[in-house]
Amino acid sequence: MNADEGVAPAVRSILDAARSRADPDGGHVDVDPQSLNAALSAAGADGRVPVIAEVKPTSPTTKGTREDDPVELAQAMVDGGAAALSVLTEPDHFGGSPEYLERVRDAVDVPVLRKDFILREPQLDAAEADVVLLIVRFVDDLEGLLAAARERGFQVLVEAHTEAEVREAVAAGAEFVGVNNRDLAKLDVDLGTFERVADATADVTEDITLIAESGVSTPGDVRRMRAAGADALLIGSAIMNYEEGEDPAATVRENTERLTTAESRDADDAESTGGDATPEKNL
Ligand SMILES: O=C(O)c1ccccc1NCC(=O)[C@H](O)[C@H](O)COP(=O)(O)O
Repeated sequence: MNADEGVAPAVRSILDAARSRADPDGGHVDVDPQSLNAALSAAGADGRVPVIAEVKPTSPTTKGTREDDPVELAQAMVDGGAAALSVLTEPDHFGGSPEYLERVRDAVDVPVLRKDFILREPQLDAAEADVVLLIVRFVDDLEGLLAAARERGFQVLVEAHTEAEVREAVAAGAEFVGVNNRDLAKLDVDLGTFERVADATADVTEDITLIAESGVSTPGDVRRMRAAGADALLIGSAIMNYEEGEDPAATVRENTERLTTAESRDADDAESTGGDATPEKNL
């Protein structure tokens, strides 16, 4: 499918920007990554929900831009129990930068995911990270780009939106697959997407680390995604959610804590929108 077909104008604009952005000219990066699976397992063993917390200054669905120091926010996320971090490096629609990511990675002791819209091999070299994201819908040669990323030392989170894309990711050799609850046509989030796609692809994801992405904002949502088979969750907006006048780092730490402890809370939590039964994890 043509990557631009049927996507929201904001997504088309993100893709146009990625196509026209100059490639980095510093040669191939050579990464010595921290294991994402080990970090997610350690969180689980410690009684925390394995959460990848996202430093997300803005987005097409967010009002305004957070100007706060990404390193302080990232440290607050780790203090709140995040197993790993995700840092947006897309500059034009998400307010990110490769420099932010490298500063964050130097400052924390958990794996850091580079969240961007990587379309071609040279774009892998914009920053060192423990994990990079590849989005099935937007990549022409998934197998080739996966291999190029691994040659540089990266672990790769392959993002899917549909059952067919999860199957494509697994066939290409993905070890980490994210199912994004955000629909690319309308940019709405629907947690039912992860539930449906995880259920329909259970035959091929047994050995995969399956990550629920987007739209998780309450402890009930966390339990719902875990009950549907999520080994880990990628959460941005709900963690970056603070008001003017609040201490950003303190609020980010509290938000992270609330979500990473969701499974140890009373299952009758009024916010719960689903059950609290967590199936066996494959981590
Ligand atoms: O977040 C957006 O507005 C967005 C719009 C268009 C394409 C992608 C977008 N988000 C990327 C992501 O996948 C999320 O940042 C990530 O999963 C966290 O989601 P959330 O917890 O809902 O902030």
